[in-house]
Amino acid sequence: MTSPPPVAAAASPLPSPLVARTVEVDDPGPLLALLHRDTDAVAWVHHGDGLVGWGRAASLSVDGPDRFDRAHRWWREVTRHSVTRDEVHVPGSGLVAFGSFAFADDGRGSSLVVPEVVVGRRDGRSWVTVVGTSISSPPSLTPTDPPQHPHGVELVDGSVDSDAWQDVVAEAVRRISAGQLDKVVLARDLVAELDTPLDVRSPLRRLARDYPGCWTFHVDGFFGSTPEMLVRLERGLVTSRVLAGTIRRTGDDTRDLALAASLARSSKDLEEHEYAVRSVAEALAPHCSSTNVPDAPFVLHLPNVMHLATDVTAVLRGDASALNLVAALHPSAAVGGTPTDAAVALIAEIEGLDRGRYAGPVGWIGAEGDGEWGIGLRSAQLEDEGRRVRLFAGCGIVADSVPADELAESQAKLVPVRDALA
Ligand SMILES: C=C(O[C@H]1C=CC=C(C(=O)O)[C@@H]1O)C(=O)O
Repeated sequence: MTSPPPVAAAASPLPSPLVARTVEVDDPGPLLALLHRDTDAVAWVHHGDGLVGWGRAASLSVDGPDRFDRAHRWWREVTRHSVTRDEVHVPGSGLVAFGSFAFADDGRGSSLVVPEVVVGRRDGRSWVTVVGTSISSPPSLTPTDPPQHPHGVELVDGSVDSDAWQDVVAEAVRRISAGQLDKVVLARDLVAELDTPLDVRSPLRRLARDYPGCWTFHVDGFFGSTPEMLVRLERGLVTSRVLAGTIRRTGDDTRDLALAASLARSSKDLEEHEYAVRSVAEALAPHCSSTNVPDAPFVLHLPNVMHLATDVTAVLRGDASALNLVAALHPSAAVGGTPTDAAVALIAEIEGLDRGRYAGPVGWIGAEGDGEWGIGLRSAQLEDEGRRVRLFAGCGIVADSVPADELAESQAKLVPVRDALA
C-alpha cells in the first residue's frame, strides 16, 4: 500500500482530507499476531477483541495543560474533513485515532495517531479499515513472523530506590496526618536493561494471554495491560471502572478468597476506594444524567492482585466526546489523589519520578466521538530504541498506609510487565 506523507503536529495546518473505508472480513485470528515488527504498531485488545493498527495516515503531538482539548479539536477537524465508507458500523469501525497522554500537565509525549490500517474484532465480527488520501484496497491479513522474545534482561532501580521510596511514602503519610490532603497516589519505576532492542510484540502477546480481562495496549512505545477503564463512551452510554484498594494474591485459591473478603472489609482500602469513586462521579456530573454508582465495591480478581472495583454508569447529556470526558476525569483519585490539586502538587514535590505517560489516559476515539480510554497502569515505556524499558507502579496512600506494605503492593503491580519481559 502506498503511504501518504504523515501529517503532523499541533502547530501545523490540518491534515489533508482523509479517505477511510471499512469492510467486513473473515476472522483473521489473534489480532496481535497481525502486527509487524518496526511498524507504528498500535494495539487495544481485551478478551481477544479490540483493535490493532499500523502505519500513520495522520498524527498529532500535543503537550501541555490543554492537551485533551486540543486533541479533541484536532480530531473533530480531521473527521469533519474526512470521507468514510463504513460497511460495518460498530464502535471501532470507520475512522479511528489511537492516543496516549502524559500524566502531568508539563509531561511530554502525548499524541493521537490515525493508522493507515486498523483491524478490529467485536462479538464475532471482524473488519479492516484502510485510511489514506485516496481509496486503497484492504491488505491481506496473515499472521506475521513470531516476535523475538527478550533475553539478557537485567532489572535495576529506577529514579528512586526502594528504601528512599518508603521514605517518600512516610512523608506523604505525615502530610496526610497533618491535614494537608486526604489521599495521594505515589509511584515508582524499575528499569529493565536489554541486550538487544525489545520487540514490543513479545510482551504484548504475553500480557494479552496472561491478563485477558485487562486492556492490553501499545501506542508509540508505551505499552501495558491495564485493568482500569477511565471512560468508555458508546452510543450515549458512559461507563467507568474505578479501581483503588489492593491486596496481593497468594496463588492459593482458598486463602485468596479469605483475602478478598478482608479487602472488602478493610477500612483503609474502602476509604482509598471511596475517594476514587467520588472523583469520577463528580467529574462526570456536568456531562451526564442518570449516573449510577453502586453502594459498595466488588472485588476484581486479577492473576497478581485483587482490587476493590466499582463500575459507574451514566447517560451522556450534551455532545461531549470521549476525549472531553477524559479531560474532565483525569487525573482521577485512583492515580492522583484527594483533593486533586494538592495531590498533584505533592506528587510533583516528593515523588522524584517523571511519570511520562504512566497513569495517563490511553485508548482510542472514533469519528462520532465514542471511544475507550483506560488509565495507563501496569505499563512501561521503551527508551533508547528499546534497549531500556521503564516499568511503573503506584499505590494510593492514606493516613493508615504503611510504607513497607505499599512497597510490597507496588512490587505486585510490577509483576505483569516484569513477567512479560522475562
Ligand atoms: C496506581 C496504580 O494502581 C491504582 C489502581 C488500582 C489500585 C490502586 C491502589 O490500590 O493503590 C491504585 O489506585 C498502579 O497500578 O500503578
